[in-house]
Amino acid sequence: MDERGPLCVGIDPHAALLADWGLGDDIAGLERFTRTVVEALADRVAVLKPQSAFFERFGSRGVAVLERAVAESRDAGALVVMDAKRGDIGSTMAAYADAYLDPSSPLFSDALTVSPYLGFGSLRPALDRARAAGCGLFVLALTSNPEGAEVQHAVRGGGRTVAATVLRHLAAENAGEAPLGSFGAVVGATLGGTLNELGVDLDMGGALLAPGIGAQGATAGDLPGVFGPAVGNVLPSISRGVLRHGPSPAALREAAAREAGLMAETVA
Ligand SMILES: O=C(O)c1cc(=O)[nH]c(=O)n1[C@@H]1O[C@H](COP(=O)(O)O)[C@@H](O)[C@H]1O
Repeated sequence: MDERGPLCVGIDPHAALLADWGLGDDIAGLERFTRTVVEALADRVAVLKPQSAFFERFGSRGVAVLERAVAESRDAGALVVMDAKRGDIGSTMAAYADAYLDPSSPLFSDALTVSPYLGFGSLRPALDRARAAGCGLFVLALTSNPEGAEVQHAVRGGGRTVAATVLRHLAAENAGEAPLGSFGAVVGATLGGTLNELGVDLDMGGALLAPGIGAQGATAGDLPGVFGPAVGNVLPSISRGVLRHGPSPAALREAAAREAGLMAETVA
């Protein structure tokens, strides 16, 4: 982020975007779309975040496109956050961690999005494997979608919200690491100024992945109001807001540079 600017661009090959780019909603379209984004951006944006679902829907050939995108993005110097939002228990969680956080796996990524809503402790195999491999996790805390509130804002016995509990667990995992530990949180940029009421401490020693900018309505200007003093640890994330400028690689680069500039002004 220091070298390339604080921006994560999501690789989300929606059917509607494939159509806008003049591509078929098929494996050839997926491949062309993904290669265009990687070739245009992987040598300049800090982080690329492929959304696994858009590749999985094409079966094994879609996953093969995802594997190549991860490897080529990392080779070009971008960090890759695999957005697969995995969450399960025990040995199953361990198998997910092996898929994304074991350096010998074809989908090995710099970080993985995971869901703590089977209990934070269910993430232990992923926390351990990430630590061993020198990569990280982004744990869903306060998601950008309005439906998340019924779980994440719920108040537990003792008065702490569920989201605040997740962030406290993350603070414990990051303890002693400087300047930031490997375990970040996902906190939507769409949340407005509600965080104080939820009793959450965003200063938990990890990066804050902030989706919701662009298509979901948030802007760079919203970040200081949402994140307050923690804004310097925010990694803002945009998918459609950049991708809609394709298929021209130059236009994608321009859009990413514009967004990275706006983010740098607000999160600096
Ligand atoms: O983990 C995520 O990245 C994520 C968490 C969240 O709370 N909200 C959210 O929108 N996302 C992802 O971020 C991307 C947002 O895409 P755009 O709305 O097109 O920018 C999608 O891939 C979502 O799955």
